[in-house]
Parts: sequence; structure tokens; C-alpha cells
Amino acid sequence: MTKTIGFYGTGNMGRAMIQGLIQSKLYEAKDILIYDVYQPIVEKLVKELGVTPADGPENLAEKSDTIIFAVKPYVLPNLLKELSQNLTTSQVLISVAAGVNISTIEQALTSQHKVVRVMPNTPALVGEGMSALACNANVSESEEKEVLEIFNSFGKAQLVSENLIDAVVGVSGSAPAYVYMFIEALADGAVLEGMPRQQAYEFAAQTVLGSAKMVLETKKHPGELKDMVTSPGGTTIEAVKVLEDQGFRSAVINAVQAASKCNKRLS
Ligand SMILES: NC(=O)C1=CN([C@@H]2O[C@H](COP(=O)(O)OP(=O)(O)OC[C@H]3O[C@@H](n4cnc5c(N)ncnc54)[C@H](OP(=O)(O)O)[C@@H]3O)[C@@H](O)[C@H]2O)C=CC1
Ligand SMILES: O=C(O)[C@@H]1CCC=N1
Repeated sequence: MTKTIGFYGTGNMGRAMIQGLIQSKLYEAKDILIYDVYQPIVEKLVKELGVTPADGPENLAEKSDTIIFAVKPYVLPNLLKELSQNLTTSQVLISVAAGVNISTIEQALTSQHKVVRVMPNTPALVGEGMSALACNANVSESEEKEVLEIFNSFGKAQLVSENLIDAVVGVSGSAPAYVYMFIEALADGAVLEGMPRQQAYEFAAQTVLGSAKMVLETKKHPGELKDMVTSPGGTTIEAVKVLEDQGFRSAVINAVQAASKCNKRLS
């Protein structure tokens, strides 16, 4: 029998996962049900992607085998309470909301529900997401595998213990934002030196992509890869010194910690 997956919330993160899932071909677009309070976004996704709009929130709960909640953190507990009569203990309920603990979700429903807390990121849209998953005790091993398959379909996914989700927010959930800032800043530097802006974005983004691939594929320590670029008395060490003088590393470490702390605070 064909399995269905439902999404509450089709904003930035919801859309990224939906598009990633369709591109991966794990689900056919018609088997993806969506519900969002903002109707224009639903119409747009139905038209552009061919997903199925639910006839209201209860209808989505009743028709979906697996459900992903991609609404804002403060919306989630009330939404779960509203749906408590429609959600069953055989469905796998996945939340991507920052700062919402598994126990908060269980309290809004019952401790018998199958709950998975996930922290994904928006590169899911292009099949290069990074997600961390934490499951409650009601999720069976085969269901755990199915959820991993969903999140691996648009990138990479790992099971973690729930207490690591705060670190995950800092290092990957929120991190695309800092990487885009870095790309923008790299390009601004090239523009300052006279390169046209569009060309500068391509040089900067491809350099970030290639450097990330080197870390993942060579498995070398990032410091060793840095040293391979840094010729004695050369251009790179001049740039490295400026970054160290201006607190680049500690700025990034503090940023990761700030996002993690905020995630803890939200819970
Ligand atoms: N953006 C990101 O990079 C990441 C986000 N997340 C998490 O994903 C969740 C969504 O974030 P994001 O996509 O950025 O937020 P968005 O605001 O872009 O999307 C949320 C959508 O949910 C809609 N919504 C509000 N209430 C309901 C409801 N009761 N039922 C269905 N839909 C509803 C919102 O409509 P309206 O705007 O009209 O309220 C909006 O369209 C958050 O919990 C966030 O913590 C996790 C990892 C990364
Ligand atoms: O900024 C946020 O709160 C969400 C969670 C991780 C990325 N975006």
C-alpha cells in the first residue's frame, strides 16, 4: 500500500523538505499532503510541485501515515492539543521545531505516541541537508530506519541523543545562515578588488562547496587542509593572520554557542 506523508507548515523549512523529498523520488508528490494556515503558500506548492492539499488540519492528521510538523516552535504545542483526537499512536510524528523537547510533545498528546525530534537545515532543498534525529521509546527500530531514510533522502542524517540537539542547531540547523554571510563577505572582498558581483558569488560559493567536499572526502583534519593552502611567506598566511587578529574563530565559536543557548532557552 502507498504510504502518505503529511506536512503542517510549508514555510522555509517545510518547503525545503518537501522539495527535497520529491527530488529524491522517495515519495510521489501526490502522496505528500500539506496544510498551512497561509493559503497562498499552499496554492503555490500544489501548483508548482503537485502535492496534495489537505481539507483542513484534521483531514491531514487522519490521512497521513507519517507526519512532519514544520510550524514555529510556539505554535506546535497548541496545534498538537487541537489535533489530539485525530492523531493516533500508530503514526510516526516528527517535529523539526527548534527548542521543543520530546517530553513537551508527549505532554501535549500522550506518552504512547511515537515521537521523533529532528533538527534539519534548509540545504535539504537541494538534496544536501544535514539532520539530527532523536526518537522516543515508542518508535520501533524499523520506524527509526524509515525516518532516517526520509531525512537521508535529501542529504545526510544521524541519530543522536536528544541532549545533542542544542549543539546541532548551532553547527548545522542555523549554520547555513552564517555560511551565506561568509560567502557574501568573500564576494564583497572580491568586488572591492574589482570583480563583478555575480562572478564573485560563483567564485566564493564554489570555493566553500569544494572546501567542504575536501573535508568530507579526504577525511583529513581541517587544519591540515588549511596548511596545504598556506605557502610559506605567501598570500594565504597574510589573510589567515588578519582573520586571527580579528577574532574569526572565536566569533564563529561564540555564534554556534549563542544558537545552542537560544535553543535551550526556547525549551
Ligand atoms: N528555517 C530553518 O532553517 C529551520 C527551521 N526549523 C524549524 O522549522 C519550523 C518552521 O520554521 P520556518 O519554516 O523557518 O518557519 P516559516 O514561518 O517559514 O513557516 C512556518 C509556516 O507554518 C505556518 N503555520 C502557522 N500556524 C500553523 C498551523 N497551526 N498549522 C499549519 N501551518 C501553520 C506559518 O504561517 P504564518 O506565517 O501565517 O503563521 C508558516 O507558513 C520552526 O519550528 C523552526 O524552528 C528547523 C531547522 C531549520
Ligand atoms: O532560527 C531558527 O530558530 C530556526 C531553527 C534553526 C534554523 N532556523
